[in-house]
Amino acid sequence: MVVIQPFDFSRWPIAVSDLPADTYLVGGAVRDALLGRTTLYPDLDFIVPADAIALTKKLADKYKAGLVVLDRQRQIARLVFANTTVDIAQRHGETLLTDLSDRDFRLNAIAYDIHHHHLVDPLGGLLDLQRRQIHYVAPANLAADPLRLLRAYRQAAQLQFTITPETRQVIQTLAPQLRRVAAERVRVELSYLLSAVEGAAQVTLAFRDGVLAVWLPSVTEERITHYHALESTLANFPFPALWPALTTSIAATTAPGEPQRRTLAALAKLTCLVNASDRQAAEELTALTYTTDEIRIVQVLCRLLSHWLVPLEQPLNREQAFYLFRAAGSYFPAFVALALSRGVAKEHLVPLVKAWLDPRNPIAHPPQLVRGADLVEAFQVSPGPRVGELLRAVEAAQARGEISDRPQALAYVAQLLNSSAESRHP
Ligand SMILES: Nc1ccn([C@@H]2O[C@H](COP(=O)(O)OP(=O)(O)OP(=O)(O)O)[C@@H](O)[C@H]2O)c(=O)n1
Repeated sequence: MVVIQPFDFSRWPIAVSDLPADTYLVGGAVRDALLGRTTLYPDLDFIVPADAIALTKKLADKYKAGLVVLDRQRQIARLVFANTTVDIAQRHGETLLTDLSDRDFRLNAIAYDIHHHHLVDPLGGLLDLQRRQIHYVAPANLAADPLRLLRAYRQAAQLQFTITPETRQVIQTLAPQLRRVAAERVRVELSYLLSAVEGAAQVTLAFRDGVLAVWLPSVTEERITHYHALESTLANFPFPALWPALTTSIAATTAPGEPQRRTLAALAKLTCLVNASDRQAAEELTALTYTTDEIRIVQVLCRLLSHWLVPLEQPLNREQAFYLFRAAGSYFPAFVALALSRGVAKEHLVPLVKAWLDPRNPIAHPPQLVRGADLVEAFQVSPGPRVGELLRAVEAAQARGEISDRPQALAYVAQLLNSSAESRHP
């Protein structure tokens, strides 16, 4: 038994006195507290001796929290607060050992007695924390829930730990079993892995150990090299003004209801791992249950990479820049990161970045000069493909810098219509 300084309860959404004797905090919250990794609002997992669901209901009423019964039979329920969740599970056996022995890794199988401030560590989790290593509780536990294979690399990336050779060996044998795991669970772990700031080394090992192949069949050593390059570009990103767009959560629009982790930077990293063809990338991401918006963003990035890396070997001319901005839209910062990581010269990107940062720049943020309905009304063109052709011609003239406002655009269309009438009736 290891007696330690009491954990800091000040940010817990429930009072310790609300929990019965023999309640233990377990899992990531214990691990992170012991590592001194402070999270503003940690998710908490408690094990109580009895009546977990009744207790959770009582606490939900008291704290006006949401209540989700996760497993009625095994008595596990969740309190949902604005910033955090609290899971309360009933102990399986006479002692804590049964619960701890069912867990994934030894460092996650340490329990903290919240009333007496001591640790229960029957599996050697503390030693693993000291050695900064991830080691299975038992090989069978990895087979029982193969998502744990991916969790090993995700946690190693987040904690900057290593996975022990014995554990990697078991993972390599079990890797094909990841097929059995629900795609949503895989996607959540993968998103966490891709959001790690220095995760490339673990992404590489996950690939080499066969853990990525099941769900991301297009990953190759070359794509892993791209991933490394992107990670180091992001770590030394030369355009700080673009940084917020890359790192601000886009979950609100792309994955409503799912917390954090969804950033443009993480989607750029994902772009390195999926198939370079936007159609095949979409198939892979659909299987992983990414949202339509996220898939669209990755597809845009795939297309930008395949169309623009070669032209960017030279500085772009005005017309090229116009079409690059049109194709990139608000994902331009992610393209800049990807382009730099693929060796595009910074000098070729600087003028583009400056233009993009100026909301009044007519090349990066061109106004729409006329709409289809304007043409139908002004020139009595009937709605149909001809209107689309005229709009594209207007846009091309705008791209070349020949026109820049509505009167000029209308005059340009009039001229086009006249010359085509003349060519029909010379
Ligand atoms: N597939 C899983 C998921 C979770 N756990 C156990 O449940 C705990 C809580 O799980 P979770 O909250 O998903 O992960 P954390 O370890 O808390 O890590 P993080 O906060 O980084 O997600 C883990 O520590 C681990 O003991 C497990 O054994 N197998």
